[in-house]
Amino acid sequence: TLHIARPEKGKTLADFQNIYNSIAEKMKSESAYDDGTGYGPVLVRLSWHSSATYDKNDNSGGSYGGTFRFKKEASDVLSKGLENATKFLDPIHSEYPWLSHGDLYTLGGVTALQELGGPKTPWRPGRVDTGPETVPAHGRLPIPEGNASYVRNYYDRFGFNDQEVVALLGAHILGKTHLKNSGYDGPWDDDTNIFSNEFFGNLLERKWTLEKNAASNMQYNAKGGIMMLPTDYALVQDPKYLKYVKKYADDQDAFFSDFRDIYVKLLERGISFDDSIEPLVFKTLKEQLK
Ligand code: HEM
Ligand SMILES: Nc1c([N+](=O)[O-])cnc2ccccc12
Repeated sequence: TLHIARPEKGKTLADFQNIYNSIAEKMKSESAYDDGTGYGPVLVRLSWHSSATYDKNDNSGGSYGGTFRFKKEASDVLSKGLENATKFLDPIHSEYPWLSHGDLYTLGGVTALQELGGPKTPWRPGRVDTGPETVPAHGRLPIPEGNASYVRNYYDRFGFNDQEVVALLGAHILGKTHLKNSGYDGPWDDDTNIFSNEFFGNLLERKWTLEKNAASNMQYNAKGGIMMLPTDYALVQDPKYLKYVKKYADDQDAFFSDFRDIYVKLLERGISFDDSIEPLVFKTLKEQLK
């Protein structure tokens, strides 16, 4: 499968900054969502799920075709909860019908990440919507019950190495699990909408207890109301992953730049962009106030 980027005709940085601002303003005005967590985390999760179907073996799946817009893909039980993110973005798509869904879902994640204090993340337009016949079969998303070898094998399908996997999973400092979505529960503290390297500090510094939750799933709980999925905890059970967990716990700048790089790599995996076109870097709302 070939995915050639074709940027929307005649659109400039200013046009895409307008979309960024529409999304960011809507995030601000709907900040009460999910008990005050806001839409940022679920928008980042949607950008990940819309890219998580990628398979390096035939270059299929990934963010290019915007196929998450089809029920066939969005109905995957492992994507439960993401209907909140696509419903949030529907009016943005109506306001900018020229933007492809692949670009919309990835731009939504980049906007959310930057507005939650994350790194400046270059983004390139040009994903072209593909039809329902291109929706990959279910079964390409990861399950939360996996151990370290499961996680390593899963990301091998993207061609991501151990360092990239650990950095990428640092996104789990954002947002929450919800019993009604995934059958996992927590965390219950309030600042789950600020991007930082604390996921790694949580892993290393807390005393974790493996417990059965209200949905009879096993998860790791610590005092203070934070939790880890089995796939999160795998990062400290495996010595090769643990090395990077320690690196990122000690060095927030290294985490921010490595997360930015692998997040961009994820959102662009499988797509051929014209390298003469500069990636776009958006201003945050705060930066535009002055
Ligand atoms: C081993 C791979 C992964 C597994 C098994 C996994 C699993 C999960 C699960 C079970 C939830 C809770 C969903 C819910 O109950 O609402 C979740 C939430 C989330 N995931 Fe992941 N995830 C993985 C990788 C990633 C990656 C690579 C990213 C982004 C780069 C990401 C971003 C998020 C975010 C931001 C949330 C919070 C969403 C919210 O608050 O509504 N995850 N993940
Ligand atoms: N906030 C989170 C943490 N945490 O440590 O705050 C850990 N794992 C998570 C997994 C999915 C969603 C949110 C998580």
